[in-house]
Amino acid sequence: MKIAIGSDHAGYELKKTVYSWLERNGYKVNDMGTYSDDSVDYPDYARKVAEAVANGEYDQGVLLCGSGVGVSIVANKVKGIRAALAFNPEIASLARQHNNANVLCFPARYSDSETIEKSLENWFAAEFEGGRHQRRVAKIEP
Ligand SMILES: O=C(CO)[C@H](O)[C@H](O)[C@H](O)COP(=O)(O)O
Repeated sequence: MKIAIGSDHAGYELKKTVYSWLERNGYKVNDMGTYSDDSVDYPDYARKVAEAVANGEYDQGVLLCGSGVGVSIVANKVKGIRAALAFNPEIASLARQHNNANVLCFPARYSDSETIEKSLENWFAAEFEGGRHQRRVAKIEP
């Protein structure tokens, strides 16, 4: 499975945790930036990752910024993207089970490596439950 990841400066350090967890677990990862903790604008990176997932180049995306809110807002403006803010591992499971999220967003300034790794594990292990959730997901984008 091919995964695109991205962050702003606030998410840069924990993006390394995301990258190495994905590699260790057999995913093909493309880090679309940013590549240092110099101040940048989160929309530039969130849009790049979201568009790469929406156009089918990548199967899923992972984004980080300070609160996770900025990247979530941007990613959800891209047609076909269902981005979820995973502020704990349980929410990461639900993001797959109920929402079939294709981009997971992390609040880097309010999270840690352990939480992020467990969240990734849950998101990839969970399955979309379909049924009533399929009906609701279908209503997100007519
Ligand atoms: O977009 C955000 C808030 O929704 C992110 O948390 C950014 O990382 C944050 O705004 C960056 O803040 P900074 O003061 O420029 O480091």
